[in-house]
Amino acid sequence: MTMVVRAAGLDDLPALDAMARSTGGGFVNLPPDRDKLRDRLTAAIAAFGHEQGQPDDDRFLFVLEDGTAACGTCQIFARVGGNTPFYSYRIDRRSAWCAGLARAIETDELTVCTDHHGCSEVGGLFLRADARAAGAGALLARSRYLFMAMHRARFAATTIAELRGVVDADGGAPFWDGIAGRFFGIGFAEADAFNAANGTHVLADMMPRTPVLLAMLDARARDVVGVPHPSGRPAMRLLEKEGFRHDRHIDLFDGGPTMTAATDRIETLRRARTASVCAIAATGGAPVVVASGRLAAFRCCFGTVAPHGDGIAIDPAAAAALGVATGDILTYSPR
Ligand SMILES: CC(C)(COP(=O)(O)OP(=O)(O)OC[C@H]1O[C@@H](n2cnc3c(N)ncnc32)[C@H](O)[C@@H]1OP(=O)(O)O)[C@@H](O)C(=O)NCCC(=O)NCCSC(=O)CCC(=O)O
Repeated sequence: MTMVVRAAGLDDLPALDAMARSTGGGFVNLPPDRDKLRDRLTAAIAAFGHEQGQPDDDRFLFVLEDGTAACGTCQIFARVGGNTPFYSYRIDRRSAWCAGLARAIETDELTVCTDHHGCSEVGGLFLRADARAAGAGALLARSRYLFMAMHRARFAATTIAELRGVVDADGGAPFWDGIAGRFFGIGFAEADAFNAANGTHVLADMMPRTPVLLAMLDARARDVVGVPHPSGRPAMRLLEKEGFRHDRHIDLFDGGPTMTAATDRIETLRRARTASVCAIAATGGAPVVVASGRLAAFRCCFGTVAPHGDGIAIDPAAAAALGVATGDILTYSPR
């Protein structure tokens, strides 16, 4: 059965709920709470229903299915920070030459900022454990960049992704303990639950605005600045392959890296081509990630295409998975 990524609907709630409960917590975009997930699905259905062409507060939610229930999911936020500030720590380096010591003095400072206000964001990437390591994670992740290519006016000039920072086996986070925990007087697990219920901006609004010198942090906190949680390494690798880079911004609470890319430079999007289906037949052509349909009708899978007539030929399995016929328009990018 060909795996397909498609727009999520309310029927996906039980499968999403099961996935959210298996994450082990800490996934802000996939809360293990059926009511919140229903709200997210409702918001996504509304976003897929909007025809307007500007970046907006739309949150698109997709699922991957392998013929039965959904076994993976991912999201795109058209714009972050719409009606609440979107905070990060920016790492600023100051350097000075000290002639007396004949050496450069360098200090790194963390400053609370809203530099990424208005960017698009990809997130909520999750694949059921039994479906991992078979390319499905890449299909999920990359389907979003084809969706963005197909609805380009809906997205901003810069796209970000936030990776979870280092969290101990007991639910504590060394970065939280080193800074925010000292002010709020609660542990990271409690803060995480508070953020899930109230949004991260509530605590972020109360973070001290004085720059924090990295050299003043204890080593446990300093060592995890910009370091992803070990389980986030495959997601980080997928982002790096698309050209995302860690650009000096980290999460206020767990110190995890924020990755950024110029939207038009995201590899899958940059290399995307559009053509009409002229034949459905064994192509012997190039392996691609290929998508069809606008908004709620979006579908995406792996397949092969080859030039044919005024357009392309696509292999029958991919054509069936996408539900396309000759004359339909496809967007595809090299696999
Ligand atoms: C993220 C996914 C969906 C990725 O799926 P898979 O694990 O099947 O992917 P994969 O094909 O096995 O691996 C993807 C790439 O990472 C490489 N890779 C695997 N393990 C690695 C490791 N420990 N260190 C470095 N690279 C590693 C693989 O070789 C491959 O690269 P090559 O192709 O070069 O060989 C999954 O791991 C998952 O559900 N993880 C748990 C949830 C999670 O952490 N989600 C990310 C949250 S962060 C988020 O959502 C924002 C980011 C985003 O939305 O994109």
